[in-house]
Amino acid sequence: MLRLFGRQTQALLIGLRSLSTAAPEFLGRPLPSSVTIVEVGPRDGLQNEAQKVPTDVKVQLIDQLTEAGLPVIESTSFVSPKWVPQLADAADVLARIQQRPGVRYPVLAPNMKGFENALKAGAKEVAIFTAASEAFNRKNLNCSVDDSLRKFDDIMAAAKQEAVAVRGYVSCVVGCPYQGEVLPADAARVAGALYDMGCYEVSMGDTVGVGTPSSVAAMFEACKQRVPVDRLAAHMHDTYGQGLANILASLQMGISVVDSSVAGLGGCPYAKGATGNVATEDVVYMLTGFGIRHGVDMDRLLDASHFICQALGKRNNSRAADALLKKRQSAARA
Ligand SMILES: CC(C)(COP(=O)([O-])OP(=O)([O-])OC[C@H]1O[C@@H](n2cnc3c(N)ncnc32)[C@H](O)[C@@H]1OP(=O)([O-])[O-])[C@@H](O)C(=O)NCCC(=O)NCCSC(=O)C[C@@](C)(O)CC(=O)[O-]
Repeated sequence: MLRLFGRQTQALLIGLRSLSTAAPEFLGRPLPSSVTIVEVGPRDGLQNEAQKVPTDVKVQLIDQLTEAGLPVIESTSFVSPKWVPQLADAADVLARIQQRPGVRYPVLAPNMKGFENALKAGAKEVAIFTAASEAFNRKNLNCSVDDSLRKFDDIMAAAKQEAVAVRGYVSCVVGCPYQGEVLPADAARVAGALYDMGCYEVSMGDTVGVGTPSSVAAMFEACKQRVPVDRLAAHMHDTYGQGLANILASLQMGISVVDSSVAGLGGCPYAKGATGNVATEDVVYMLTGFGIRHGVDMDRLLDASHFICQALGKRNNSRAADALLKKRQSAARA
């Protein structure tokens, strides 16, 4: 059954590919020929779950995402369990997943305590995070943006010594649930600060999903003045249904790293009402349509997507997964 469906998915995706030209472009503007997808579902998705998700489920999810060919899987967070109890099992998760050579499994670390715990648990890569909005940063990290940047100095120094790669996140890059509109210059200032301190990549987060292709393009235009475009990533939540459109706008701006979450899991505990990231399945479907290389096996990704929705008792927030899983069911019945 799986095989039959596999061939059908393959045929559908090959059909999509044949619609695209050799060098990916859209309306005469070039698109990147390959995109790195950073899967954030196990961290960004599960940090926001109301129910307690068993460690076994988290480990199985990450292993299935590895099987699906995701090159980067953000696996958990070494934050205070008082602030984010859902990820209190971070060390266990990291110890138990099957890490495949060549795949990266970054974890979030907000401060030295988190960094040291991550290191003890065997993390090879961490992500630090701050915001373009003062109000949001105080809720999320309990300090001002500049204080958070100062606190990262210690992490950067220790990471250099331990040869640990550090990714940076900027939240609320176009809008903030507490402050409203965020100026492109503010997002660019913080992105530049993270890049200057040594982050190998800076992921720009539309935390509450209020951005549109127009505001996202303006934000990246400003960021490109401070950070090389190949060091910027798009992290788009889908609260207002703009996630995929915002990613297309980002690709047109030259961005070639996209964060996404299997089954569109997630939200942010400090941004009430925000929904999950744009779904990985929807991103894979769109990239395939453009003929952009991504290295993800859609069939295996659907296995992971189906698994986590069943485990959480949730409907699938990916439109592509929903449609393809329905086809899978029909194929099984036929
Ligand atoms: C940064 C703090 C810790 C400051 O929180 P604080 O309360 O100001 O910290 P503190 O230094 O005063 O410590 C308070 C207690 O927490 C402990 N503690 C302190 N640090 C740690 C740690 N790392 N691991 C474990 N324990 C820790 C510390 O030991 C102490 O314990 P006590 O003495 O009371 O028993 C807190 O604000 C925190 O953990 N915040 C994390 C919030 C978070 O995880 N938010 C979600 C992730 S960001 C996000 O989702 C956005 C993103 C990245 O996806 C992009 C986007 O979409 O925008």
